[in-house]
Formats: sequence, C-alpha cells, structure tokens
Amino acid sequence: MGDLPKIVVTGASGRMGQMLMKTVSASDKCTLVGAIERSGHDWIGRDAGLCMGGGALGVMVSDDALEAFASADAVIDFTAPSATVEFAALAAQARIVHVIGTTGMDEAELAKLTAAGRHATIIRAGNMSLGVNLLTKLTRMVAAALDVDYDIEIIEAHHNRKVDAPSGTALMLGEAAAQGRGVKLADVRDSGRDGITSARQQGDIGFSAIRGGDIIGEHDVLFAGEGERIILRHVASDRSLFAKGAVRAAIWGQGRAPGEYDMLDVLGLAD
Ligand SMILES: NC(=O)C1=CN([C@@H]2O[C@H](COP(=O)(O)OP(=O)(O)OC[C@H]3O[C@@H](n4cnc5c(N)ncnc54)[C@H](O)[C@@H]3O)[C@@H](O)[C@H]2O)C=CC1
Ligand SMILES: O=C(O)C1=N[C@H](C(=O)O)C[C@H](O)C1
Repeated sequence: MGDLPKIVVTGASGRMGQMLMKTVSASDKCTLVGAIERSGHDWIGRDAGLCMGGGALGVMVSDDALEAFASADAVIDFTAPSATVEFAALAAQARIVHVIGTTGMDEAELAKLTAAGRHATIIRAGNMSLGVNLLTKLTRMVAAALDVDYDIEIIEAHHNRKVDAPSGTALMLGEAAAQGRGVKLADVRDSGRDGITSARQQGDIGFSAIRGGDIIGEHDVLFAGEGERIILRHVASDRSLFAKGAVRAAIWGQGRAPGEYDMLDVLGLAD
C-alpha cells in the first residue's frame, strides 16, 4: 500500500470527480489521498465517500490544493479551464504528475499549461478513452486517403450541462483530420453555422454540436463525397471509461520527465 501512487482528485463533487474518486478507490494500483473542491462548496470538511452517498473513504474534501498536492504523486483534474491553469502551477510547484481532462481551454490558458510543463509531467487529452484515441488514428488515415472532394464534418452530442463547444473530443478529431489532409485546423475550421453562411468552402472541416438530456458523449466523423458517405463513430455509454483512462495516465506518468504528454503516449499509440 505504501508505495502505490498517491492521487488527489480535483472537482470532487462533479460528474467526473465522483467517478474518478470511485475508480481510484477501487483500484489496487493507486490510492486516493485527497479530494479538492472550490472554496465555499458544502462538501468541504466532509468525508468524500459519505458525500457521494457511500461508505467513508477516510479522505476529507478540502479547498487547499497546495497542501493536498504536497503529499501526493499525481492530481487528476477534470474541472474548468481557469481552475486547471491554477492547479497546473501548483502541481509544477509540488513536482507531481498532472492529468488534465478539462476541455474548453483557450490559447492563453494552453500557453500557461506549456509553461507549467517545464516542471511538471502533464498528461492532457480531451478524451481519455482508448476508443476515441484509436478513432483519431483512423480519422487521420481516412482523411489522408481521401481528397478534398470528400467534405469532413464532425458531429458531437453531449448532455445538457456541458458548457463548451465544440467538445474537446471533436477538436481532437478535427486536428487528426487536418493532419491527415496536411493542413492546419485553424485555417479550415468552420463551427457554429447560422443564417446566410454562404456555401461550404471546399477543404473546410465543419463542427456541429448537439446538447440534450444525459448523453454522455457521442462523436461522428463524416466524410461526405458524391454518391457515398463514410462515418467513423464513437459512443460513450459510461463515464467510467474516461476515469479508467485518467487513472492509467496518472500511473504511467510516475517517473516520467517533465513535459506535455497525451493519451496516445500513455496508450503506446504515438507515432
Ligand atoms: N478528457 C475527458 O476524457 C473528459 C473530459 N471531461 C471534461 O471534464 C470537465 C468537467 O466535466 P464534468 O465533471 O462533467 O463537470 P462538472 O461541472 O460536473 O464538474 C466540475 C467540478 O469542478 C469543480 N470546480 C470548478 N472550479 C473549481 C476550483 N477552482 N477548485 C476546485 N473545484 C472546482 C466544480 O465545483 C465541479 O464540481 C469538463 O471540461 C469536461 O468537458 C469530461 C469527461 C471526459
Ligand atoms: O463534458 C463532457 O461530459 C465530456 N467532455 C469531453 C469532451 O469535451 O469531449 C469528453 C467526453 O465527450 C465527455
């Protein structure tokens, strides 16, 4: 027990935070040592397991991230962009592995993560599942094989509480398609069509977002040509697959040199 990687989960009361705490507690390869929520949250000072409606875990929810990180080996962080940037600086200070699932970060926030990655081992992915990471490889392959007569559209669907669009996964798939085509996504990205948009530009990669009910996460990459359509699809039916990927990443990161990594590195699928 003593040598197992010690893990802190941030955003403890969130949909992913709870799933992560359950996954870490159930694992025999790591141990839960901290649970962080934002100041003022009514879980602060209470046992994380009891807060989730289960048995006591012996881990009190706290708002003191630095103190929790100081005695941990990794933090798993699925919160919000501004919180993740703060946690990155603290994880770098504590020299621990920072696994980031948070999506919706802008360029300035990503630059701060890169700065933190000079001192911390950061593993970040918009989707921690094996299936989606495999799908990025397939997307790049199909995009490379087809010419621009095939229009690429990425369609994603999520629950009605999701705050960012396109999803982190959709952007990963878009990046993969752009790489396959040998272009920069920023140059061909077309999201949020509404009104008189003019006809589709050949070579664009389009994004559409559906929000409703309790959809966990569904992604289609559509290659629409004349007379045929190819659709690559991933459907998540259980959030535990993201949590299992994140825990695997936290363990994989132990002893790695500081820097920025992704799930392709963790899964051994990087080029
Ligand atoms: N990469 C992946 O595989 C996945 C990524 N996500 C991403 O994870 C993030 C969280 O998703 P959900 O759990 O559904 O959201 P949620 O809204 O249920 O949970 C977020 C939690 O973070 C907490 N939080 C916010 N600011 C904080 C701070 N400064 N300190 C401590 N806690 C703070 C909130 O109080 C909340 O409990 C989103 O960006 C989502 O897109 C979600 C699922 C999979
Ligand atoms: O917010 C979510 O729920 C999810 N977010 C990630 C994303 O933005 O792609 C991953 C997953 O689809 C669920």
